[in-house]
Amino acid sequence: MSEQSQLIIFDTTLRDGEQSPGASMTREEKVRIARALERLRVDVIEAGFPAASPGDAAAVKAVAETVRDSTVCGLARALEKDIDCAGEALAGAAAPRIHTFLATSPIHMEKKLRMTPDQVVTQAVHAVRYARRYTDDIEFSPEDAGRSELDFLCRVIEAVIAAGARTVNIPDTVGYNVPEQFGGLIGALLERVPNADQAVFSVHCHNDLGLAVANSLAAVRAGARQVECTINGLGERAGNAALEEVVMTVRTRQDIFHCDTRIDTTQIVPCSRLVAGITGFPIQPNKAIVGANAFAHESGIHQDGVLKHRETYEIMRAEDVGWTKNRMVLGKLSGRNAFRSRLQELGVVFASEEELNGAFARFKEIADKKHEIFDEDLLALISEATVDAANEHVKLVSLRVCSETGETPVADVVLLVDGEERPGRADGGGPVDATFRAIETIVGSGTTLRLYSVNSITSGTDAQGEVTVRLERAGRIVNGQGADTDIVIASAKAYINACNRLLQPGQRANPQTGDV
Ligand SMILES: CC(=O)SCCNC(=O)CCNC(=O)[C@H](O)C(C)(C)COP(=O)(O)OP(=O)(O)OC[C@H]1O[C@@H](n2cnc3c(N)ncnc32)[C@H](O)[C@@H]1OP(=O)(O)O
Ligand SMILES: CC(C)C(=O)C(=O)O
Ligand SMILES: [Mg+2]
Repeated sequence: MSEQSQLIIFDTTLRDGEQSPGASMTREEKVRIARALERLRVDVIEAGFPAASPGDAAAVKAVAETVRDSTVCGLARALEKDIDCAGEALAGAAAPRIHTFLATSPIHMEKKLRMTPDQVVTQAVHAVRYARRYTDDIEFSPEDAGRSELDFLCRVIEAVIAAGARTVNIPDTVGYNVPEQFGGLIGALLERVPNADQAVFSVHCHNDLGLAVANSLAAVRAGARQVECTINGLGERAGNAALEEVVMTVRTRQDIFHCDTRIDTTQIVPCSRLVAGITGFPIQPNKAIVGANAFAHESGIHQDGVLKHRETYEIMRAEDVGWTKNRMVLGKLSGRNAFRSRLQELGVVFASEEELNGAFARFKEIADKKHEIFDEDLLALISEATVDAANEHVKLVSLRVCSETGETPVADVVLLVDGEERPGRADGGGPVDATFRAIETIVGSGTTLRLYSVNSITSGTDAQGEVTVRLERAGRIVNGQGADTDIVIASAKAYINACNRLLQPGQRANPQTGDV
């Protein structure tokens, strides 16, 4: 692929994705996702905003020291102190990039930054020059470019390129643009900025009007060579452009886009599952590419067509994006090798034998309760077995719930709290409510339940239920997940998982979206 025909994929799941309220990740979770992104072969991984907190700086550092085949990027305001934080966090990266930004729209300059346009140009140029002490790979974003005045935008961009920015990223920060307009903006910038040929033009679109992917693709048609996107379209407010949709559109419609990416598309579904599991943002069944129904056919005429000739109703092959078929059936008689190999195919690589053994023990427990273990079950148990295992202060020992018609449900729970067994009992509006109250009699977290969702991981009455709870305490939001064939037990595990996260103040990477 020539440089011109390669579309650079810049993944910001770990930075903008983490800005979704409730999607905050620990350092270990960021490293796991970064490894999956590296296997996906994304060109650039934006790992976080190091100046945001010591936790996020540590997470960016850990990602920088782990990833070898992708560029690792850190975001920084156009301030020396933010750039220093990013530069230090990225010191161990094989290929570090500093991404600095400053808003250029009249509303942001006047009302938020309280700066004049001249001051903005000066500060943007200074930030780019200053960042070059750490790396030559500097990206600059004129924030809210989608609502900026074209002449001023051209002026800022020309100045930052002259100062050494190698990538200029045009964000539609508030998702206000429509495709024709946004493509037109990119075309105009490429034509009017005199030194445009000395930088890669990139786009970063938000989905407030559901147009993030369409706007990004319109920009590619107009000459943008990098797209910033996130797995499952995660991101601030309504999210960012979904990586899987951008990548599969350019791959499927090369007749239109005349470019391609380096992405190993078979890693898309495993990566999507991993991000959904860690963040607790489930994937809607009808989501393009990665939704459970994306390649499912139920109506007779479609089934008939697909059986006769697949392309009658399918424009992509499910296996090309990582959906697997004809796989080995895993059950209670399966061994460690089949387990490890199936997980490898799903993109999960164990860091140690100990991690493998923990997950395998949990697999056997589920296999005793369930006839067939599906990929989704495996991914759920991996999230459970590896996430925060070292930091579990509270563990579920036993749970008994009495629920009968006309009676108030009562839950008896025993928890292991820092090594000591403690019982709790409560009644409630339903079995789950009683269980949560019983847990609260022991942990006394004083939180408010903000979200409770149950998903059946696979079909059938012996399917595992995957529960996500979101708890809030004094402005801090955390997610917890739990999976079990019994949904009340899954709910208890999810609640306890969230409590464990609340109990570790220093753990979360991003204080804006999670713990302090
Ligand atoms: C469009 C985007 O996605 S931008 C990225 C958004 N992500 C985040 O904000 C997450 C991380 N943020 C944080 O942790 C915090 O906001 C911090 C650490 C960056 C700053 O915290 P604080 O110092 O307490 O400032 P606070 O958040 O209250 O306000 C932001 C300040 O940065 C200024 N600012 C905003 N953008 C920029 C910029 N690109 N360059 C320089 N200054 C900026 C604001 O004008 C404001 O300045 P003021 O305090 O003089 O009014
Ligand atoms: C920091 C920038 C690129 C951003 O996230 C936005 O403008 O949406
Ligand atoms: Mg953004």
